[in-house]
Amino acid sequence: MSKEYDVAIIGAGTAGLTAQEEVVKHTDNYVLIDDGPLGTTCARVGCMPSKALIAVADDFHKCSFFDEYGILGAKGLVPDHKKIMARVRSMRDEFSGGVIQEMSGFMDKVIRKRARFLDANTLDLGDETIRAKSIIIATGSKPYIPEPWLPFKEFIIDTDQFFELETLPRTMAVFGLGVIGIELGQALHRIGVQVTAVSRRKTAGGLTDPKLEEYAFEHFSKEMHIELGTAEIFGKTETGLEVGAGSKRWTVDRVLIATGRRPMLHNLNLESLKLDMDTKGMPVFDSETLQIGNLPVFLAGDVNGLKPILHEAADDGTIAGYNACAGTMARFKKRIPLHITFSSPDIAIAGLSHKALTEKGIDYVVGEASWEELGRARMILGKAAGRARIYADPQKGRLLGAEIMAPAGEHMAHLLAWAMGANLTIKEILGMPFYHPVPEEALLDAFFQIAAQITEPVPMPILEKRKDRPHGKE
Ligand SMILES: Cc1cc2nc3c(=O)[nH]c(=O)nc-3n(C[C@H](O)[C@H](O)[C@H](O)COP(=O)(O)OP(=O)(O)OC[C@H]3O[C@@H](n4cnc5c(N)ncnc54)[C@H](O)[C@@H]3O)c2cc1C
Ligand SMILES: NC(=O)c1ccc[n+]([C@@H]2O[C@H](COP(=O)([O-])OP(=O)(O)OC[C@H]3O[C@@H](n4cnc5c(N)ncnc54)[C@H](O)[C@@H]3O)[C@@H](O)[C@H]2O)c1
Repeated sequence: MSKEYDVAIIGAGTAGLTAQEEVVKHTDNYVLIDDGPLGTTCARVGCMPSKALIAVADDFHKCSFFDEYGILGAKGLVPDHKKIMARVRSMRDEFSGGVIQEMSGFMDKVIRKRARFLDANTLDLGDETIRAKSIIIATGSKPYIPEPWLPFKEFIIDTDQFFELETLPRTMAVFGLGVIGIELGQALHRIGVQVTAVSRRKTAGGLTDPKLEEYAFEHFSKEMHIELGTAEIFGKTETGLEVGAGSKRWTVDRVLIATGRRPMLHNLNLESLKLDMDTKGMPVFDSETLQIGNLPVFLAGDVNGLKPILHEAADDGTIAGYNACAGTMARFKKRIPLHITFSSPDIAIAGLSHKALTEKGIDYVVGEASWEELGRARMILGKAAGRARIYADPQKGRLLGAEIMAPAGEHMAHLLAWAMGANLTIKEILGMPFYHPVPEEALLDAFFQIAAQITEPVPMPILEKRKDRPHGKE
C-alpha cells in the first residue's frame, strides 16, 4: 500500500522550503523529498559563496589604486588562493549549515530519495511509491555542459564544483559573459587568475539595451581579457586544454562553464503525465498560479525557468504551497522585476528590460545617466564609470524599467524598482530629496531628461507652493 499525503514537495531548495512553510499552515500531512545535498543551491554553490569570493576580490583590487592614493607598499600584497577558497568554503558551510539547522524542526517529513512521476498523484521513490493530492516540483536548475565538451570534463568546472577547489588554476577560460561569467570571471581576474572570458556578443551580466551592452562590454574588456565568439574546445595539449573563440586559440589549465543553467525536469519522468509542452520543451503552466495544465501539479523556483533568482524562487514556493492546499487556484501578482549582477560596477535591471519593452511594443521615453563625471565617484578610483538608461511612459513619466551599470547600482536598482512599485510619476520622483554628493545624484540627469520629453508638463524647479498656508501666514 502506498502512503497517502495531502502534499508532496520535490526539492528542498529555496522554493521547496518556502512551499513547506506555506503548506504546514494548512496540513501536517506532507512530505519533502530530496536526494541531493541539503542546504539549498543559493547557500551551497550559488548566491552566498559567490558573493564571499567577490567581496575578497573587490577588496584586493583596491590595492591597485593605493600608490595613487599615497598609500605605499601594496605591491607586496599577495592573494593566497588556498586560504581564500578555504574561507569561502567555511562561510558557505555556515550559510548552508544554517539552512539545515532550520530544517531540523521537520526532518521527520524529509525523505532522502529521488522522485519520479508515475502519474499526477503518484511518485516512485525507488523502493517505495507514495501518493499525494497535490505535488510541487521545486527541483531547481543545473549547469549545462554541451555534449561535445563532456570528454574534457577533467578540465571543466561548473559552479557545482567550483567552490570545492582547494586552490585556483593559474589560467582559466570563462565561457559565457552572462551573470555567472562576469561575477566569477571578474573576481578570479582580480585575485590574480589569468582569465580569458568568451562572449558570443558584446554584452555583459544580463543587460539587454544595446547601448548599455556595448558600453559594459567595452568597460569590462579594459579590465580583463575577453574574446568575442562562440566558445569552443579543441582538445588536450601537453600543457592543458586548447580552447578558442572566433579565429583565436589558446591553452588553459581549466574552463569555467557559465553558458547558462537548465531546469531540472529531465529526471522526473514527466512523460508519464502526457503534458502539453511549449516550444522550449517546458511543460505549459500558468505563471500566476504555477499549476501545470489542469493537474494538481505545480512548478516552483528555477525549475519553471521564469526568473531563476532567489527571491522569485521563494515567492514561487509560497504561491505553489498555497495553491497546492487551497480548493481553488488563487492568482498572485508578481513583484516588480529586479535583477542584480554583483560585478563591479554592479549591473542591474529594474522593472521592464529594454528587451521586454521592445517585445511587448510598449511606447517609452528614455533618460540617460552617467557616473563618469560624478564628483563623488571620481574621488574613489575605479568608481567613476557607469551608465543607466531609464524608460518611462511618455505621458506622466511613470517609470517602466531601467537598465543600469553603476557604482552602488545594487542600491539604486532597488530605489528605481520601489519607485515603479509605488507607481510614482516623474514629477513625484523629482520631488524627493537627493543628497549631495551621492551616486543617486547621477539619476537626476535621467529624470530631468524624461521630464522634458513627456506630454504632461513638469514645472521646474519642482518645489511646490503650499496651498494650506499661503503668503507668509503662520
Ligand atoms: C553561482 C550562482 C550564483 C547565484 N547568485 C544569486 C544571487 O546573488 N542572487 C539571487 O537572487 N540568485 C542567485 N542565484 C540563483 C539562485 O541560487 C537560485 O535562483 C535559487 O537557488 C533557486 O532555488 P530553487 O529552490 O529553485 O532550486 P534549488 O535550491 O537548486 O533546489 C532544488 C532541489 O531539488 C533537488 N532535486 C532535484 N531533482 C530532484 C528529484 N528528482 N527528486 C528529489 N529531489 C530533487 C535538488 O537536490 C535540490 O536540493 C545564483 C545561482 C548560482 C548558480
Ligand atoms: N546575481 C545573481 O542574481 C545571479 C548570479 C549568478 C547566477 N544567477 C542565476 O544563474 C543563472 C545562470 O547564469 P549563467 O551566467 O550561467 O547564464 P546566463 O544566461 O546569464 O549567461 C550565459 C551567457 O553565455 C553565453 N553563451 C552561451 N553559450 C556560449 C558559448 N558557447 N560561447 C560563448 N558564450 C556563450 C550566452 O549568450 C549568455 O550571454 C542566471 O539565469 C541567473 O538567474 C544569478
